[in-house]
Amino acid sequence: MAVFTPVSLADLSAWLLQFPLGRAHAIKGISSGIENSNFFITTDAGDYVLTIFENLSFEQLPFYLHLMDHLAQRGILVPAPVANNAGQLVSLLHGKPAAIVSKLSGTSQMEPSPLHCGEVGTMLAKMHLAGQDYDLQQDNLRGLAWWTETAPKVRDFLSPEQLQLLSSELQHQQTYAASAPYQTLARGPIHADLFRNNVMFDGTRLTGFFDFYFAGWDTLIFDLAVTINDWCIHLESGELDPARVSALLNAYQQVRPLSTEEQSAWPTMLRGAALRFWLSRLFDFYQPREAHMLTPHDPAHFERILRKRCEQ
Ligand SMILES: Nc1ncnc2c1ncn2[C@@H]1O[C@H](COP(=O)(O)OP(=O)(O)O)[C@@H](O)[C@H]1O
Ligand SMILES: N[C@@H](CCOP(=O)(O)O)C(=O)O
Repeated sequence: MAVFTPVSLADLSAWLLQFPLGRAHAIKGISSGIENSNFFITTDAGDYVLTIFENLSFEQLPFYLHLMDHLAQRGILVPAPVANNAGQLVSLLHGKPAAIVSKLSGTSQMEPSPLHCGEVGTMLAKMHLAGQDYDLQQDNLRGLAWWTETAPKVRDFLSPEQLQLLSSELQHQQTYAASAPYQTLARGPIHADLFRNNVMFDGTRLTGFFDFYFAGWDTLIFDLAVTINDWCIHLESGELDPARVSALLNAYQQVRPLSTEEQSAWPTMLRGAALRFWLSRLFDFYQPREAHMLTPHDPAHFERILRKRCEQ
């Protein structure tokens, strides 16, 4: 759990004067995030979520906030950013960029059934289509370039077997990314972190995708692989659950059928999606940032998933 930058009700009250939301009544730190400082806030105008960005710069933020705005306008269920009185979606709080977005109803479904997975597949495909005419460009900042740059920073902490896995998988992903078939894959703005904890449900009704702060342009099939590697697995073993995989993939393809190239890329994408989170978890585990409350995610989970996807 993490709140990296504390904000008091007095701090919020002063800062909120620039928003058309009336007075601040309450602020409560949210402990479950690991990237940013998040708070539920209550104002005269209702309940919202305040995020202080710990790693992203002022220049990078319009990409994410305008993307959420763009998707919301096209009927995709995502939080809507609130502009301040000057029309800005981002402004400084305690010297860091901060934004307010609408609060989604519901809770995260941490034990999804095929029904939940079908809902996610449908909304993900609709989101991929709705993103096609988004005109801001930013690479996936946790893509292959980041994997390549981060691997040397965690090497010293790994066993010989782990080092071998990391090196060979990185090599496999680099070779594939340099190949002709890779260039044909459909691209667009992707969520890139669509885990169970980043989707809200009310019963089996999906109420929204959130936490877009890893979004960037990348292959759509990579986004699907990230999603399946979390939603459709048995968490203890990392094994894929065929019923949930079919539900999510079928629902996705009802809206956006996969191309032949995407189908061929699938095993490599599942491996790349596992590598991405193994690396970020290793990095957070061995190079932790300061936080007032922090529980790092377990890197062994994605190491296990990567090994399983390589065996398959
Ligand atoms: N727009 C939102 N509506 C409702 N709850 C939200 C919203 N944004 C964040 N939350 C809550 O805050 C928690 C942490 O947010 P998250 O974006 O995952 O943090 P981080 O980016 O730091 O990992 C979520 O698990 C969720 O409970
Ligand atoms: N989903 C990632 C971590 C990113 O944290 P989030 O709370 O912003 O989703 C992981 O599980 O490693």
